[in-house]
Amino acid sequence: MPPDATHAIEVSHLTKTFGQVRAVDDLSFTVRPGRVTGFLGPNGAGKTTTLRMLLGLVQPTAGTATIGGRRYTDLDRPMQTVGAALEAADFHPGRTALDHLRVFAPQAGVPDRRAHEVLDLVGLSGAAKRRVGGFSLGMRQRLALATTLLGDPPVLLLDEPANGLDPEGIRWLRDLLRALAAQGRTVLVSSHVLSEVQQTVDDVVIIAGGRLVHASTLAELSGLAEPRVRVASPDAAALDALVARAGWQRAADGTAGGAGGVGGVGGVAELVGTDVATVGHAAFAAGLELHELATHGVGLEDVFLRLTAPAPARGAHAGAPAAAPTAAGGAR
Ligand SMILES: Nc1ncnc2c1ncn2[C@@H]1O[C@H](COP(=O)(O)OP(=O)(O)OP(=O)(O)O)[C@@H](O)[C@H]1O
Repeated sequence: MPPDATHAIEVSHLTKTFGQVRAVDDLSFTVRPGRVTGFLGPNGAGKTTTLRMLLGLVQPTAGTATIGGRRYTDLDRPMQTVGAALEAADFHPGRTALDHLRVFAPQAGVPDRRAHEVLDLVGLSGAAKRRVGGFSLGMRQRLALATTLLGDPPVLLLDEPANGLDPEGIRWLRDLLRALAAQGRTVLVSSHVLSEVQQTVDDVVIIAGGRLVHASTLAELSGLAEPRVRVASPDAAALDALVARAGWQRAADGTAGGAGGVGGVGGVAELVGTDVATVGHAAFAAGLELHELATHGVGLEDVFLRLTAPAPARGAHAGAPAAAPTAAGGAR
C-alpha cells in the first residue's frame, strides 16, 4: 500500500486504567506521515500501553486511538497498513530467520520472496538460514523490524527498536527509519532515552505518568535548551528592577527570585537571550552587587529529564512557551 497523507496517527483523550493504576491519562497527540516521531517517556510512562491501544490489543477505558481515522480493528488490511514491533523476543527459537518471515508472509499478503527482500533491508541476509534461538538481541531487533516491513506498510509502530543495538546498529537504524519516513511513511518510535533517538526523530511526543508533557518538533524542543545566564545578588529588589529595566527575558522555568545571596537573602535570575558581559556591565553601571554571574548550558537530555520529572518539579514548567500543548505537570 503506497503511503499517503491519510496515514496520520491520532490519539484523542486516550485513557487506560488497570485497577488503581492510571497507565494512560487523557492523552492526545498526532503523528504525521513523512516524519519520524519519537514517543518518549521514562519507564512506566505508558508508552507500551498506548501502542497496545493503537493496535487494538488493549481496550481503552476512554478516548480513541486511530490510524488514518480508523481504529486498527476496523482496518481492511491491518498488516499491510501498520507494521508493529512491540517485543523483539517473541520468536520461535528453532526457526530460521527466513522461516520466521515465511510464516508471516501469508498473513501480510505477500509472496515468500518478500522475506528475502526484508532480510536484505535489515542487513540479515547472511543469517537467513540461522536459527533465531542463537540470535543476539540486536539481531532479534533487526528481525522484528524485518517482520514489520513484510507487508510494506505505510505506518510503523516500533517499541524501543534501538534496545540491544550497538552504536553502529543505532546508526544503521537511524538511516533506515529516516529513509522509510522520506518515502512518506508514518514512523513512531518509542524510547525511554532521548539521546538514543535524538539524531533520528523529526518530532517528539513526551509523556510521563500517562500524561502528555510535551509535543513539538525536535527543533522546538532544542529551543528549550538554549544557554542561560544565572545572576545572583544580595539585593533581590534591585536585581528584579534591573532585569525589568533592561528587558531581559527570564527562562520560563528559571528562578524568579528567592534565596541566592549572602545568608540566603537575595535574588537569583535565570536569563535567556543575553550574555554575561551585558549583564555584568549593566549591573556594574547600576552599582548592583553581584554574588554570582555565569553562563550555563541546558542540554537536551536535561530538558527531557526536567519535563518528565515527577509532578511537583514539572509543575514549575507549566508556563514554558513551546513546552505545553496540553497540560504540563498536572496532578496525577
Ligand atoms: N496489564 C497491566 N496490568 C496492570 N498494570 C499495567 C499493565 N500494563 C501496564 N501496566 C502499568 O501501567 C503503567 C504504564 O506501563 P507501560 O508499560 O505502558 O509503560 P512504558 O512507558 O511502556 O514503560 P517501559 O519504558 O518500562 O516499557 C505502569 O505503571 C505499568 O505497571
